[in-house]
Amino acid sequence: MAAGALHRSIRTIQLHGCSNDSAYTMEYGSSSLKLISKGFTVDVKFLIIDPTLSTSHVTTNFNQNTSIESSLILIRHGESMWNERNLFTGSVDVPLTKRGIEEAIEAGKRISSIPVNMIYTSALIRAQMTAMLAMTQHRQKKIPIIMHDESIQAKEWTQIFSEETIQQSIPVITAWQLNERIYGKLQGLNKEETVVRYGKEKVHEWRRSFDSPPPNGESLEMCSQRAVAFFKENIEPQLQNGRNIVVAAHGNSLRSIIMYLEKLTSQEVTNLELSTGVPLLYIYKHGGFLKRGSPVGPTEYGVYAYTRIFPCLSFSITIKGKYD
Ligand SMILES: O=C(O)[C@@H](CO)OP(=O)(O)O
Repeated sequence: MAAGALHRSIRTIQLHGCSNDSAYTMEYGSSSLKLISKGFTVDVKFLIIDPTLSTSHVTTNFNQNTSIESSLILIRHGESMWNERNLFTGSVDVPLTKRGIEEAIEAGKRISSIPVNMIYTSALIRAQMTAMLAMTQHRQKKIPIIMHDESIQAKEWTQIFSEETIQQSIPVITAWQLNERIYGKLQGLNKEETVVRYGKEKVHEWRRSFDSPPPNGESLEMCSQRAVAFFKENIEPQLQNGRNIVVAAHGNSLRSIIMYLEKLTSQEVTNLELSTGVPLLYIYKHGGFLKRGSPVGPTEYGVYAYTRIFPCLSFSITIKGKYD
């Protein structure tokens, strides 16, 4: 029988499949799968084998009452046109460079095998471009669609009237709370020239300290108040429900979220640097976050969510009995 073929008889349903087969509708998280075909729905718990997961495989036994696991992927946007020119950017809405576009596509390849249920981006184009370009590489082949709920009209105008099409899409939520921290009067200034003018120490304090805001701008602490509050109120409940989430955002909004995830102190977070376009993978389990993947290199912070080989999701179940 071909992988993914669905065989039914009057009293028996046999399912054999592999996750890259699309013979029937499948919704899968990190540890469960919902098969939807005409007349019946089957929930299956499964074993997912991802060779890049450094320690244990993500395992859920069908008969065990285990807690939910889900994936959280954080991506700092690819190189922007002001990153390239070494300008303080903050809230200024600057697009990606060609290199940034390539980084976003590479990020997409690295996460192409990790199922994604929802995407969150900031309201800024560099994060949105990154998320969308990354998703062009995804094996799930679902379409990321921005949810416009800024007004009643916007909601109405963007409605989708096909359940099947909805199933084939990934909702993308944009949130200003995930924006880069406001750099105030530094926005548009060259970073090197700012060091010459204000001194290395002062500029480092503005850029990396937890609680010293740049002139008229937000400190990391202020940025964290909105970014982490949004994360706790909106993203964490999705993870608790077993949904796999991608967050495409910015150096400092992500630093503040990582500080929360990894319980870093205000001193530890000063050393946290994020590269453009490198995805970071966390597994949410038992209410905590575990870093996964392999380090990209000695200078790279965090984890490298590169799944070279498509994780082999295999299952074989037989259900006996009548179904409608
Ligand atoms: O300019 C900015 O908005 C940020 C991120 O690019 O810079 P920094 O790394 O100095 O916080």
